Formats: sequence, C-alpha cells, structure tokens
Amino acid sequence: MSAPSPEAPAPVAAPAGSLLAASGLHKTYGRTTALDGADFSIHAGEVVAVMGPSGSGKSTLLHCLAGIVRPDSGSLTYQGAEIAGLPDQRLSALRRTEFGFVFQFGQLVPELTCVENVALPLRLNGVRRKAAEAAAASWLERLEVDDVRDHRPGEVSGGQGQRVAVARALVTAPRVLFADEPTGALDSLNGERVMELLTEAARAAGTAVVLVTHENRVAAYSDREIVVRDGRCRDMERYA
Ligand SMILES: Nc1ncnc2c1ncn2[C@@H]1O[C@H](COP(=O)(O)OP(=O)(O)OP(=O)(O)O)[C@@H](O)[C@H]1O
Repeated sequence: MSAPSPEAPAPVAAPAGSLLAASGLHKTYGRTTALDGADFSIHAGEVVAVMGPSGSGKSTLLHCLAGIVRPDSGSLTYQGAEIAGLPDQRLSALRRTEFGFVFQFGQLVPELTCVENVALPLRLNGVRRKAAEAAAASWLERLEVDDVRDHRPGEVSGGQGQRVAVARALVTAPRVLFADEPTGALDSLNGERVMELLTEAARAAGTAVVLVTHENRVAAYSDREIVVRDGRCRDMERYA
C-alpha cells in the first residue's frame, strides 16, 4: 500500500483502544484555517509529541483535544464516547477530573504559595485543606521542589516554577496531561530536567501526555512523534 501524499491525507480511523481520539477536526478563525481535517489518537499512558512549524495548528489541536476550543466539525472521542458536542458544563467537568495542563509559563496563582498552588485543583474538587496540602507536598517532593513549598511563584526560578506547575497538573491523577511548550521558557539544562521529571511521573502514574513542542530534544522524551502541517497531522515515520 502506498503512503498517502501530504496534499491529500486519508482520514485515519482511531486505533482500537485509543484513550483519546480525533478524526477530521476542522477549525477556522475568520479566514484562517487552523485545522484542516486533523486526525489524532493517543493510548493510555502513551507520551506523544506534537511537532511542526509555527502557525501549523499545534496549539489549536491541543486546545480542541482538551475541550478548551470547540472544533467546527470532526469527531472527538474520550474512552470511546463522543465528547465534541458535550455541553460546556460537562466538558469543563471532564477537564477538571480527567485532564491536567501545563503551559509555557506555569500560570501559577501569584498570591498563593507553591504548596497552595499545587493543592488548588484538589481543593476545587472538594478535598479538605490538610489532605490536599499533604498530597501537594508529596508531589513537590517528587518534582524536587519541596524546598520552595512556602514561596510564592514570584520568588522561585523559571525551572522551579515549571516543576511546581507540573506537580499541580498531576496532583489530581489525570488520565491525560496536555503540555504546550512546557519548557519553552527554560534554558536547555532546566528544560531537560523538567522533561525528565514530567515524563517519569506521568509514566509512573499511567498518565498519557500530549506534548506540543518545536524542539527535537524535548520530543525525544516521547514514545511517538506526530507532525502538524497546514492543520493536518502525520505520524513522523510516515511523513519522512
Ligand atoms: N484565537 C485565534 N484567533 C485567530 N487566529 C488564531 C487563533 N488561534 C490560532 N489562530 C491562527 O491559527 C493558526 C494556527 O495557530 P496555532 O496557534 O494552533 O499554531 P501553532 O502551530 O501552535 O503555532 P506556534 O508554534 O507558533 O505556537 C495560525 O495561523 C494562528 O494565527
């Protein structure tokens, strides 16, 4: 069977047993086509790097997969159930309980200490303060930043802040972690350490990771790489 040409990709059926799968996602912003029939799937516990040139649609794909942005058309399934058309309230409940997020700049709450930041998602899910902070403290330890637990985000380094953000994303034991350029603001040494800790922790917890990056050395921590070009996805191996 010949490989599909980059110009006219065949829609890819989600492999059986996918945890999260999208097919034929379209999204336009005004006259800009951000996604043009994107297909994607990830299995439980898998780490997938999403690569591609600037403006190719990587972040839009991540936002659609995570239920933050609604695609104009296409299918999105989570654990086999269609979720693209869920009402906002149900999508946001799904995000809160099943998904975790890390962005380029940690987006920690500046008024809260690091341990309070990590405990916050648990508190929002109704966990009592003492239990939430105990869980948060153990995640800070795992990410090797327990020494800054009582500091505010403005008082820690970029690398420490990103580790705190990773701890906050994993504290609820999400099934999928979405990471959009999580090391984009760090120097290479700090970036590598954050990636090591992030992938180690996610693999130990069986959390799948959708990792948007434009850096090969960051993508090297994944099990599989896909390339987004002009709003369409390709498996790296098939693209080459
Ligand atoms: N909210 C928005 N409003 C208008 N256009 C948008 C919006 N979000 C994305 N776009 C456009 O959609 C296209 C894809 O953007 P996207 O951010 O998904 O690309 P990207 O691959 O993540 O880029 P980068 O690597 O530079 O972050 C771009 O042309 C972008 O300008």
